[in-house]
Amino acid sequence: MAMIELRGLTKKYGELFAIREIDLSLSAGDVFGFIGPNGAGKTTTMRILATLLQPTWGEAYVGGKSIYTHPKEIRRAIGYMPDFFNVYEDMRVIEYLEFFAAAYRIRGEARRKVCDEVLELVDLGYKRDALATSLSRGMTQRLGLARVLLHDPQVLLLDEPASGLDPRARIEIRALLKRLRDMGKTIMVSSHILPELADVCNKIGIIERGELIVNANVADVMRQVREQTVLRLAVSERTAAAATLLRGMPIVESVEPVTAPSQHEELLVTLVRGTEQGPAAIARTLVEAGYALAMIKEDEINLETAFMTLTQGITS
Ligand SMILES: Nc1ncnc2c1ncn2[C@@H]1O[C@H](COP(=O)(O)OP(=O)(O)OP(=O)(O)O)[C@@H](O)[C@H]1O
Repeated sequence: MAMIELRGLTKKYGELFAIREIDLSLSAGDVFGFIGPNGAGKTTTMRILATLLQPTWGEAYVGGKSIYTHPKEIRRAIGYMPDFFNVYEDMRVIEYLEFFAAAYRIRGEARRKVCDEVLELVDLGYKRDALATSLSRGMTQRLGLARVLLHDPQVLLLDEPASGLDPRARIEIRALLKRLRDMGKTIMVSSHILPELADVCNKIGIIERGELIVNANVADVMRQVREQTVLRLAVSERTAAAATLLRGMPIVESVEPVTAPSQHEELLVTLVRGTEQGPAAIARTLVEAGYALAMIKEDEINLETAFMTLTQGITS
């Protein structure tokens, strides 16, 4: 049975499609990375699943239960962490958790026990008596995660848990996601950057302007691209024209512009399978056409490269 199932899920605001005809099926234990730029529709999808927002049309099920007919059961089965939440002033970390545990009707000794357990799980045991408002952003995110774990939900909806965090805090969140994955939870986690989720997820969906344009198993994607040669190159100017030139070569399957960390635009050039002497032919073509080749190398195929080559111009 699917733990999360969406069929034709659509939400309109006036004429704007916040999400459009989304189909998705996640099984128990799946970790689904929901990738898309700001405003793509990630929050809308999660809020519908969390039964906080009604779709315009379409179906959504959690654990086989429909959001239309069983919202209460769904709320018990999920832990939803929104992209922004506040902690109350003058409340200690442990009091904050006890407050929410009480809201879930967890009482007495069981409440104390579960609060301590989730605090340990997110590595915040040592902040038990600190004021919640005194925590760093990374710690606050972990406290938010602790809060949605109190009632031991099987499904977690986590809206950009790593956004605004420094690199170290991002790594901690990733480690925590892995721990939750190993506990067998079904997780939908959003981000606007793919590499952030690449090694945690077994499924990836890319959403743009409300449409799920990629929905794939990470293992399948890696298998498909492993046999391909992908070159990363840079010319000192006229990158767009160079891309057009390369696209016209029979040995070239696709050319994708990417912005490098140095802010220079680079090109990812995927060669037709079985091409020999490919890099040399590419370099020669560019140089003969008068381009100054600043860099050319074989790209190591990581998940980001894999998706870039597979989506070939669908993503903007
Ligand atoms: N209450 C609303 N009224 C009108 N438009 C809305 C409303 N809520 C969301 N939208 C629009 O729906 C689209 C999808 O928004 P959504 O918040 O789901 O995106 P997102 O992918 O979660 O983005 P972010 O990464 O910024 O959180 C956006 O164009 C947004 O402006």
